[in-house]
Formats: sequence, C-alpha cells, structure tokens
Amino acid sequence: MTLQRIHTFRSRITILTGGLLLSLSLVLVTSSYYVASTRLSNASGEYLVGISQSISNMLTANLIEREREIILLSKRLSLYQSDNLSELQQTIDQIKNSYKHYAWIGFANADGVVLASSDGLLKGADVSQRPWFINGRSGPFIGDLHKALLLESLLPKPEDGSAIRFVDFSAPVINEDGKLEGVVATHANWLWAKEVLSSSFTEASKTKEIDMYIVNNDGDVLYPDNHLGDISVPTTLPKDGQFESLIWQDGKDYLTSTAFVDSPESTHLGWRIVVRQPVAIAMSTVNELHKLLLTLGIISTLFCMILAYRLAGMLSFPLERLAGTAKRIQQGDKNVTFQEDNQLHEVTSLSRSLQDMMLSLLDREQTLLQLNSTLEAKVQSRTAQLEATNQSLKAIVRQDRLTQVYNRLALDEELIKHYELARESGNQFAIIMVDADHFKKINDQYGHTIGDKVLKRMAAVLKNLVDNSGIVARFGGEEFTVLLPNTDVENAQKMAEILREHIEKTEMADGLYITASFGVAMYSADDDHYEQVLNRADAALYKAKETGRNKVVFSY
Ligand SMILES: Nc1nc2c(ncn2[C@@H]2O[C@H](COP(=O)(O)OP(=O)(O)OP(=O)(O)O)[C@@H](O)[C@H]2O)c(=O)[nH]1
Repeated sequence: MTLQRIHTFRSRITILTGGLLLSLSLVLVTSSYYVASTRLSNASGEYLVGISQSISNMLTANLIEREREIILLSKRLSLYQSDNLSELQQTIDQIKNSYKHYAWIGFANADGVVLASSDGLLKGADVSQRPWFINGRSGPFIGDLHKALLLESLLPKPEDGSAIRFVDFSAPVINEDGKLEGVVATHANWLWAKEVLSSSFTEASKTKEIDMYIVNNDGDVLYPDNHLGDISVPTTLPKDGQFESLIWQDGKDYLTSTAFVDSPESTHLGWRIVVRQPVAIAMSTVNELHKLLLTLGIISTLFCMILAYRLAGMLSFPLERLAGTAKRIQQGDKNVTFQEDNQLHEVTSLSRSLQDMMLSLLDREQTLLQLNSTLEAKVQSRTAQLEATNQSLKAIVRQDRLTQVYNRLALDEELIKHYELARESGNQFAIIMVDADHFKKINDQYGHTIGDKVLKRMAAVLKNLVDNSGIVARFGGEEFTVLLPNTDVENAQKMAEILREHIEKTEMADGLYITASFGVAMYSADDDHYEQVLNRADAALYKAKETGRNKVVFSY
C-alpha cells in the first residue's frame, strides 16, 4: 500500500478499526488467559490436593487398622498364658492368612525371645534389640519403613527383585498384675502401601503425568521404590492440604501438593504424601485455550477489518464521487453535476453546496467573459480610434496647411525612403523643383489672399498631374518639389514639361495666369545623400530662373 493510499478515508477507518479490535482482542485474550490460567491452576492444584489427601486417608486408615489389630491381639492374655501357646500360634496364623501383606506375626517374651510366630519363622530368635521390641514394651508402636534383616533370607523374594521392606506394628502384652509378658508384633510388607498408591493411579493421572511420592520425616522418598536414592523432593514443601508451583531437582516447574499421613496416636511417623504435576501439562488446556482465543481474535479482527473496509467504502464512495466530479469540472467539463446521496445527509448537504458553488462560479465566469469581451471590443474600438487619430495626426503633421500637399517634413521622410530603396535596388528616382515666377509681384499686385489662392491652385495642378506616379510637396514659400520614383531622365523631363505647360495654361485666379520654372535632377549611385539630388535640382531651377524662367532645366 502506497503512502497516498494510506491517507485515504477508507484506509484510515480500516486500520483504526483493525487496531482497536486487535487491541481489544489482545486485552480479552490476555485477561481471559489470566482468569482461565488462575482458575485452571487452582483446579489442578485442588485436584492434586484431593489425590494427596485421598492417599493419605487410605494410608492412615490402613495404619490404624493394622495398629488396632495388633492392640487387640495384645489384649488377648489367655493366648499368652497357656503352656504350649498353641492357641496363640493358631490365632497368629489366622491373622496372617486374613491379610496378605502381613509378612510376619510373632510374639517375643519379656526377654526378647520369639516364642510363637507365623510359619515358625524366627522362633527362638533373640529380637530384644529390634526397635519394634524395644519400643513395643512400653506401648503400641509403629516403626518407620525398614529393610528386612532377620527375615530377609527366610521370606520369598519380591517379583520385581526389590528388597523386602517392612513397617512394624507392635504392642506390649501386660498381664493382670501389670507385668510385661512380652511384645506381640506384625511386619507389614511395604507392598500394601504400593497397592494403595497403585489404586490411586488412574489412567487420567498417567496421561496428566501426575507423580505420587511418600516421604518420611527426614525427607527420604519411601515410595516409589524405583526412585529411591535418585530423586529428592524440594526441601520446602507446601503446607498440609495446600499446593504450590515448585522447581524440583530436574529444574522443571511442578504443581506440588502435600498431605500428612495421620499416624495413630501412639506413634508419630511424619509421613507425607507428595503429588506433583508438570505446570506445562497442568496449563496445557489453558495454552490451547489461549491459542484458540488468539486465533479467533485474529480471525474476527480480520473479518471486522474487511467489514470496516466495505463500510468505509460505502461512506467514502459519495465523497470520492464528489471529488471525481470536482476534478472533471477543474479539467473544464462544465456539463457535470454533483450527484446527491440520499442516504447520507451530510454528503447530500455538501453535494448541494458544491453544486451551488459551481453554478455561482460558472455564472461569475460567464459575467467575466462577457465583461472581458465588452472590454476587448472597447479596447479594439479605442485602438482603432487612436490609430485613426494617429493617422489623421500623422497626415496633418505631414501636410502643408495652405496647399494640402506634403510639407517639408513629409518630403524629407519620402526622400530618405526612396533614397534607401534606390541604393538597395538601383531603381532611380527624379526630383523636380518648381518655383512660381515673379510671385512677389502677384502678392504686391493682388494681395496675399490672391497669392495664397494661386499657390493652392498651383499645388492642385501639380497634384492632379503627378497623381499616383509620385508625390508633390511644398518646399517652402512659392516653391514646390515633385518626387518621381522608379523613373528615368526622359520620363522626368517629360513630366516637368507637362507640369510647366499646365501651370502656364491654368487660370490661377480670376483672369490671372502665372508661369513657373523647373529644375530636374536624377538620383545617382554616386550620391552620398539625398540632399545632393535636391541640390542639383535646385541648381537646375536656379539656372532656369537665370535663363529666362518658364522653362525646364535638367541637371546632368
Ligand atoms: N501670398 C503669399 N505669398 C508668399 C507666400 N510665401 C512667400 N510669398 C511671397 O513670395 C514672394 C517671393 O518672391 P521672390 O523670392 O523675390 O521671388 P519672385 O518674386 O517669385 O521672383 P523669381 O522667383 O525670381 O521669379 C515673396 O514676395 C513672398 O512674400 C505665401 O504663403 N503667400
């Protein structure tokens, strides 16, 4: 997307909507993840607590049951007071057969000598130094888990090859006199604890990677046997019935719960059930939920962005159409109109305003064009008038006021022009100087008014005869000059003679006739200035005057 496209109404709404929804989704996903993970963590922890307490309860019940059994056995004094102890032997055998995890049941006298025992094992042996005997003399006793010593070689090996281990239960046999008759004891095979824990292992527990441990007061792991020695529980464990997230010795984070195994009142074993589950497994559901929510958030954001893009398009389309119309008008198309949008009031209002503005501008443009054309016509008219005035002024400036022929100024301009032309093209021109003879007498005799009339008449004769073949100018006073372009000596002489004749024959005023003298000169390529031609014509005129007047003299 180019920078220009980003700065469109549509793109901005889309990006804004996407950003808001993405932010909202992230907030929702994060908060829901937090709530779900907290709840799931609590639920998982409570689940582990439930397992640990359940196992604890089962073990406690079992310990109490075993202790109760040994206490009951110790109370049956008659069994210990018969001579051959046969009834005791029978009872021991019955009890052993009633509970499969009893590995050994026996009775030792006050000196610690075994007098009766299951299967006769250790009969006659001295057990006075065994903890169960020492502690059992003073009251009911439960011994911590230990390996079989004396019975190790006498009992069948466990199938898994592990060492035989017992939990001892013992109780004193006190006669009616309060004297110690001996100590009766059972060795419960540790398999019973394994059985209890195995029953707690469900398929769900296995798939959830839940591990269960029994640890004693010293923190030693009693169960499971295959982890003995290579695993240790964290030194600080959660309080009874609670759970925590703890780092174990493998460096992994585990949700961990503990439950104390309640020992019978007589003995404090201090066993604890420890149940753990990797936090990653416990939180896997939350992580899946998190991924799902994130995916849904992104999909819904994209979906909403597409919707926003379409919606923004619907909103921006009338504006884009107005912009397009405005552009067409800018390019000179005056036949377009701003279309109204019936759905959006603001756009309709804008469209009408633009239409009104356009009509107003077009109206003003039309007025301006009209004003412009009027102004142009006025300027043209004024220019024409000025040109006419100029022409008129020019003509006036170049005209002799009395005779209406060219004046000296115009004569000089014409001479310069034809002199340049002659120098460029080689075409010759002729100058005829005309001077009225004895004009002073006319003035003197008839007055200046008649003199003026004669001069006007004389100019008119010259002008009529020369016509388009040349120009006539008043040189000054009663003297005229005729300029004949593109001519030769013969034509010039001929024209001078014609002029002389007509002046002579023309009645200049009532009954008044005059003559005039003529001096003719031709342009020469040797001339450096037109005045040289004038001077030669003037000299010829002077000569005509000198030699009798009313004649044409040519300057060679
Ligand atoms: N009425 C009138 N007379 C003029 C005008 N301009 C010059 N004159 C007169 O023309 C006369 C010219 O006289 P001159 O120069 O002596 O020459 P001329 O009398 O014509 O004699 P030649 O030229 O020698 O034949 C003068 O008397 C001027 O006063 C004019 O505009 N009107």
